[in-house]
Amino acid sequence: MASPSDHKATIIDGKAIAQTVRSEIADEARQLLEKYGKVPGVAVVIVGDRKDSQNYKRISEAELVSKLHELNANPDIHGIAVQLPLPKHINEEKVLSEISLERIEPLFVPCPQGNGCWKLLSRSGISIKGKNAVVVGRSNIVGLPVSLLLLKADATVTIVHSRSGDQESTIHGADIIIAAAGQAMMIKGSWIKPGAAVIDVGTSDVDDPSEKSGYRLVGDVDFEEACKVAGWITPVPDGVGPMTVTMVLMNNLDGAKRLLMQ
Ligand SMILES: NC(=O)C1=CN([C@@H]2O[C@H](COP(=O)(O)OP(=O)(O)OC[C@H]3O[C@@H](n4cnc5c(N)ncnc54)[C@H](OP(=O)(O)O)[C@@H]3O)[C@@H](O)[C@H]2O)C=CC1
Ligand SMILES: Nc1nc(=O)c2c([nH]1)NC[C@@H]1CN(c3ccc(C(=O)N[C@@H](CCC(=O)O)C(=O)O)cc3)C=[N+]21
Repeated sequence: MASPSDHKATIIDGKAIAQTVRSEIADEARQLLEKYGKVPGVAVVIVGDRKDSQNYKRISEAELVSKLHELNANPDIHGIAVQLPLPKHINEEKVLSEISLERIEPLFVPCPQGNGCWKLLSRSGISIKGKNAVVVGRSNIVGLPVSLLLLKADATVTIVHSRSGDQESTIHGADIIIAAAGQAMMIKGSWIKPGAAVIDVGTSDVDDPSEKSGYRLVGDVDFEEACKVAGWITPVPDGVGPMTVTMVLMNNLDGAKRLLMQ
């Protein structure tokens, strides 16, 4: 029998799964073009640059709102995604409420981050029904919607957040772990139940002088350690990220179809 240290988790190739889904989306977009002469258009609104916040022109809340109104009125835009978090001087809730309801869909209904996680599980043949799922994080864009999606898929869901006591033992009870805390490599191999499915949503930059850029992207899970214990795991990069972007495109396609067929 193989010793535990020989174990290697199945790597869920988010990039490959995303590519398959993207080609399905492209086919549908071509059909829309033939039928209506239009392709789905999505606007991604990014305010500032978190890496170098000194260098961007400071945009006021009013300027951002007027930009969103412009996009709401643009007939070629079927979805608007505002990257969060916004700078502190801008009220997030107020700004998001200014996006027209039909157009906010690609980002929030149904949640691309959650849907991406769900699709990665289902396309990897991992069943959710009756499983213990632990979601780490409770934000409006990831933790909370992912939890609801898993609940709808009949998992028993526990949410771990920054005030939770004994995170390690709660996480150790999980058959499915969705890590979305934004804390570089906080989940260690020993926290993972052998055979569990690990979906790592977190993306943090950590300094790495051996990289050309000087940094590298890591998830919330200690990938090396986790590979020795988990049954399945998504890497960072090439795991959840490409799927999130794909789900934004898919939701936008659905939104475009609805708007064009009206
Ligand atoms: N790959 C992808 O496609 C995507 C990646 N992301 C990434 O996912 C991460 C999370 O994003 P987002 O939800 O927007 O982030 P937020 O900062 O809005 O939320 C983080 C959540 O994690 C919780 N948390 C923070 N630290 C800990 C800790 N030590 N233990 C347990 N829980 C903790 C917070 O708890 P509390 O509520 O108590 O503060 C909060 O609920 C980020 O790294 C982000 O970049 C996000 C979207 C898509
Ligand atoms: N309203 C909102 N929705 C979001 O979904 C949202 C957000 N705000 N704010 C920022 C975070 C972060 N996030 C990522 C999406 C894709 C990758 C991604 O595709 N990453 C590539 C690697 C990219 C690289 O190498 O730099 C990968 O994982 O393979 C990463 C991070 C979405 N977020």
